[in-house]
Amino acid sequence: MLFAPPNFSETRELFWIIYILILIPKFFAKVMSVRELFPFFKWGFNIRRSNFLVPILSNNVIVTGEEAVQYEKPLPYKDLPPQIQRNLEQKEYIIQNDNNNKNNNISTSPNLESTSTIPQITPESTPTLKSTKVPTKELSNLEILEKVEKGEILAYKLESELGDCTRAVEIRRLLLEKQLQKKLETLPYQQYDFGKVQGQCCENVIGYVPIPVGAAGPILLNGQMVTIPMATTEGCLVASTHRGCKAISESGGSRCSITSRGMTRAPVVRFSDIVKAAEFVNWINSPENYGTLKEVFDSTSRFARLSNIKCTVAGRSVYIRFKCDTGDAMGMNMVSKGVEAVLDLLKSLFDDMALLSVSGNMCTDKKPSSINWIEGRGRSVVCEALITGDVVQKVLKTSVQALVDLNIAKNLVGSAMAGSIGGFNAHASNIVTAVFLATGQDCAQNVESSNCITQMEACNDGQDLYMTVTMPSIEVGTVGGGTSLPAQASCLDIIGVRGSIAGKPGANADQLAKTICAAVMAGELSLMAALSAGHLMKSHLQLNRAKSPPSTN
Ligand SMILES: CC(C)(COP(=O)([O-])OP(=O)([O-])OC[C@H]1O[C@@H](n2cnc3c(N)ncnc32)[C@H](O)[C@@H]1OP(=O)([O-])[O-])[C@@H](O)C(=O)NCCC(=O)NCCSC(=O)C[C@@](C)(O)CC(=O)[O-]
Ligand SMILES: NC(=O)C1=CN([C@@H]2O[C@H](COP(=O)(O)OP(=O)(O)OC[C@H]3O[C@@H](n4cnc5c(N)ncnc54)[C@H](OP(=O)(O)O)[C@@H]3O)[C@@H](O)[C@H]2O)C=CC1
Repeated sequence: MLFAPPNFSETRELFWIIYILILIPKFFAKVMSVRELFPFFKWGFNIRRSNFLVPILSNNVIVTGEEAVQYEKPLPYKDLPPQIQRNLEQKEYIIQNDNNNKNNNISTSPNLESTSTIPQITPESTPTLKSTKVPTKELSNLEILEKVEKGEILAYKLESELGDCTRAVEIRRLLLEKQLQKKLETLPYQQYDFGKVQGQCCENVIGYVPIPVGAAGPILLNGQMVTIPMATTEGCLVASTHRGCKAISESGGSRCSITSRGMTRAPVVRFSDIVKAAEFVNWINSPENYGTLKEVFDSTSRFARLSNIKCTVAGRSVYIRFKCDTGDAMGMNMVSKGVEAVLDLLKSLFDDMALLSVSGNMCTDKKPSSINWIEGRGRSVVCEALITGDVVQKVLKTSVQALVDLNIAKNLVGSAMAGSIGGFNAHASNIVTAVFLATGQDCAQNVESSNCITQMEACNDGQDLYMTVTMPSIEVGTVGGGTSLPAQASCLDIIGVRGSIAGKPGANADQLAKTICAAVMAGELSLMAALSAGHLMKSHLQLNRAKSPPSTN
């Protein structure tokens, strides 16, 4: 068999004639090897490839020479390693998608990653699916996407199916982009450890929203300088808090104390009549029985410690408000876990008791209510400072008397006239929410955590300003929830309260609550000064409505 190419053009025709004459009998005798077709591929196509009928024995397909040259996928996907299959499919998909986009007039960013393009799966473009026995993680993204669309894989279970949180996010984004017919170009997802989110902070993850974080302060708080990280998109807020910190610190600093602590959960139970309900309340109120319930409750956690149970009756229903210390955790899971254990015991003791819900809204979690304002929830904190008259004038651009008058008219009388509950302040929620966002707190609890009364008095013959901020229900933790996410943990580090201190459970969460209260005082002072001096709108137009914001790329 000849395998060398003819060296001279005059012998070329002779070479091909001899070659074909030898090949034909071998082909019919079925003794021909694929390697014997080598001259066809190597040199034959260069001569007259479009005219050949080339039997390609591998892959069991027959194509013309023309098709053989154009055929870019030498093997079907199923015979290739999974990673190579995926790459090929992505490549094919981008080509397909680009064509579709051109047809549909949808612009495609050249910088986009393959996973950011809108899937356009059609029967023609869909590669052959492999056998269902192949583990999901070995399928390509597009194959998995197709399975999700068919309901064979649940979109929210992608993380556990794949064992790869980032890939799960990528596939979910493909799905959403296809549904919306929009690319999620500016919703980032890369360089994020979604493993820390899984089972802890969020489900159906498609990315993350970056929020700018500013640093206010430091503020002198109980003799210590503390910097306050604030995540916000409201221009002017950090500047204002920063100014308040400066005014407080230059005047000698602030003092802050915790007056009560305890997270609450109030299940609602119902009895057949009011007599049974009353018997139940009397049983709970007996100190001996309370001891038994406390033992059960406390056994559910190393840190949660029951401190109080208060029953409220409404007809034959009873709302049992449990209050407990939760160490450095905000404590909603902890308290609910302890309450469930106690309810199990109560159900076994009171046949007639029907549990309607583990939360009966007298807790009260994430809703405005008087009970948190009056009884407290989480940490009850109070903060004071004496602002010297010269600082009021120099830093805050106002006078002591103007601040005192405005505080009465706005924060006390104005809020009373509005029928406010816990809203006797100017903007406590601004600071609470910004610090909550920065430090991984449960932001919905800004509702009750922003309960605040701001009081101002002139002192030292009207020269200086004495100010207090009272916040009865700041709900914060330095462990659990979103506090372990890297960026949020880093903000806790700025305050110096990340995690917990060995042997001192609750100390870090106490310090975080105090820091928030002091920061609220700074914000109150600065905003009240701006309002009394008529500077609010001017400052917001400067810092909240920049004409041409500088962009960084
Ligand atoms: C904006 C200021 C602070 C200017 O205040 P200023 O006194 O005109 O500015 P200044 O240039 O003289 O600076 C004084 C200090 O303010 C700080 N400061 C000044 N500028 C910056 C800046 N760019 N970035 C960071 N810090 C800044 C900084 O500490 C500075 O001192 P320095 O460090 O220079 O020695 C002031 O006008 C102010 O506090 N305005 C009030 C804004 C505010 O509190 N907004 C909150 C949101 S309002 C709202 O959402 C709720 C509302 C209003 O509806 C509630 C209600 O019903 O009352
Ligand atoms: N379940 C509900 O009804 C609600 C839940 N939430 C959510 O609950 C989460 C917060 O619940 P939370 O109970 O605070 O947190 P976790 O559910 O994370 O519980 C705290 C965990 O940290 C452990 N721990 C370690 N060190 C400490 C320490 N020093 N102090 C306290 N605990 C420590 C606790 O141990 P141990 O196991 O021994 O107790 C516990 O396992 C948030 O994600 C929030 O959004 C919000 C509102 C309602």
